[in-house]
Amino acid sequence: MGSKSPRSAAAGKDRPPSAVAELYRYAGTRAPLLTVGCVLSAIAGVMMVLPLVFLWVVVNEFLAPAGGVPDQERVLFAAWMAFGLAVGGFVVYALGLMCTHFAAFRIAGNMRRAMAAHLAKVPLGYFSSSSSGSLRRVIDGCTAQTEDLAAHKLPDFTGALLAPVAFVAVTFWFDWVMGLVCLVPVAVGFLSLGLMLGGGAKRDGQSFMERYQAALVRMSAAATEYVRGVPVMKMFQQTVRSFKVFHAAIVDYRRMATDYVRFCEPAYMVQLVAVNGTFAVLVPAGIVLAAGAANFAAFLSNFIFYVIFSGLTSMLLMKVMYSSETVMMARDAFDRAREVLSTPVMEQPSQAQAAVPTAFDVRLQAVGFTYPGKDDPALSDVSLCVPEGGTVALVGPSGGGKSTLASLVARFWDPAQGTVSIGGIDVRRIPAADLMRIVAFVFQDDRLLKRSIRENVRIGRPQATDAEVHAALQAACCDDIVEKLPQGLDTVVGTKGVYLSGGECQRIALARALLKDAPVVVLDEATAFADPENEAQIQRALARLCAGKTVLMVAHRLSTVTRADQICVLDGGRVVERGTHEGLLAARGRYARMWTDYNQAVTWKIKGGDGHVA
Ligand SMILES: Nc1ncnc2c1ncn2[C@@H]1O[C@H](COP(=O)(O)OP(=O)(O)OP(=O)(O)O)[C@@H](O)[C@H]1O
Repeated sequence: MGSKSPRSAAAGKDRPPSAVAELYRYAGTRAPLLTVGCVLSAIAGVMMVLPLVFLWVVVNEFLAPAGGVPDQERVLFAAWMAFGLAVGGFVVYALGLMCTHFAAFRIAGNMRRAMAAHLAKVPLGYFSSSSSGSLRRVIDGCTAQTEDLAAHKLPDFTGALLAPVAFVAVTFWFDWVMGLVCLVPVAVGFLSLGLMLGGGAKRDGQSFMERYQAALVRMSAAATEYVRGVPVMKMFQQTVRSFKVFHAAIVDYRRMATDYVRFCEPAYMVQLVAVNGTFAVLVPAGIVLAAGAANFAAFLSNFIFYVIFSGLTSMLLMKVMYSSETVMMARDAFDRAREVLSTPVMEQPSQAQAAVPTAFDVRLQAVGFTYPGKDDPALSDVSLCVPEGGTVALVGPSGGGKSTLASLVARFWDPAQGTVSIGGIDVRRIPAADLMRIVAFVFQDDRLLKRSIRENVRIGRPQATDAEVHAALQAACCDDIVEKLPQGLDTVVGTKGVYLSGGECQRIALARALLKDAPVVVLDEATAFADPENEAQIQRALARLCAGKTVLMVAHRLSTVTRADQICVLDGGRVVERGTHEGLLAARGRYARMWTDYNQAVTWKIKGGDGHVA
């Protein structure tokens, strides 16, 4: 995620909308269901208070009957009313929850859809810079947090807020002094809640919640990276070291969680003691008031009512308390979603600007590029031309900018300075679908999806016939791979023990690129992971893929670039040398030195049995 977040904006003038406003926005056409659900929940809240009033009527009829003896009819009526209202309250509450659940599912769905749609428009390079673990946490985990707020806590909150209003009305109606006494713990409870939520102070509940959630996201990203790296780390006996990063994220999370609990502890304690300690105020007040009561029986029945009622208060306050925590979590979730949604998108050309190239030479003119969040440019003032049907190779030390340059051709990023064009048309003017059709990009570790081999290859051209898929696989030297698979082309990769080696995956990926038959081919160290057995076949497949195409290739193995029309040596983001293999060797410069080093490296061999290398 980028460093500038809407959360920081929240601290400034343009505060983001509240969590509830966001819920309504994402609910779309189901927004009215949220209101209906909350109204029903509020009605249910009141309906659940009223049975107590009727219970009081029953108790009162026995303790202080108006006519000397309890009125049976009045008792039965009150009992039925209490029962009916209690059951009715539950039914209305369930209906309300049904409405809010319908809205909550739509909200979570709309959030996920909005983020997925936005991510489809961001530069492809964004995904190499962002951890998939933290993205997954935002898209999956955070939306689930809003579901809880919309489905449960918001209606509970409305109900729990309205019920105390009914409670206050009822308490003052019976005996205002006792009513006031009962309200003292309620007031203390709300006050402690207010303290916990804070009023914009640095150490307020929301800022803690943000940091707590950030620690959770970091832990999720570290866990994903850790699991992914397990085989490599085990191979190199680095298990403990690799676990350190994950461990640090866990410790960080533990620290945040402990800090958060410590911060909330006093407020929670006051809150819990207040809401559960109504008796501590009510009983002494009752004793004092009983002494001066004109009608002791009536006072006693009122007192019993308040004793029952105060239990309900604690339940309602607990609901409000849990709602407030969910509001903080949802607010944080919306902030994170906003952060994903604020990632700059790759601008698409308007209809008037759009153009599709008919020639396929690739040209970079005075290109400069700096990765988001970095200070040093990855490329500075780079100009080069790959003529149509020609091959240009990019070589140079690690971190020189080769992959970055290659990625600009397929618009993984847009350059900050200069232009990248195909057939004389700036790639920014080529509609995304056309650009993807024109350029085939082969990475060093092309991934296969967990689908059949046939489907994996067909991604190159979805409308291709079976015969064309077969031909592409044949051209990519994949016959031996398909033959050994249990269901041939229909074998699903990655399941039931069907795994392919790196070189085999690369050949299937090349079949995909061959099927695409794009006029411009970008190869980013396409033979990097090839073992000797696969290398010859990959080279043959590459030769077929590149025949007659405009090729820009990134290579570490200098033996693969000797026949390129031009070789560019990139160092520190600049082209420091360019020419043909022979020309550069004759110049005795940087490339010539790299060539000598390379040849020394590949001719190293084990000397006899003493383990020396020569
Ligand atoms: N996704 C990224 N986000 C931020 N910086 C990046 C990213 N990818 C590369 N860089 C930085 O840009 C510079 C150029 O990297 P690049 O991968 O283009 O070099 P390279 O010549 O292809 O290296 P190698 O041969 O090791 O693959 C390096 O300093 C690298 O750290």
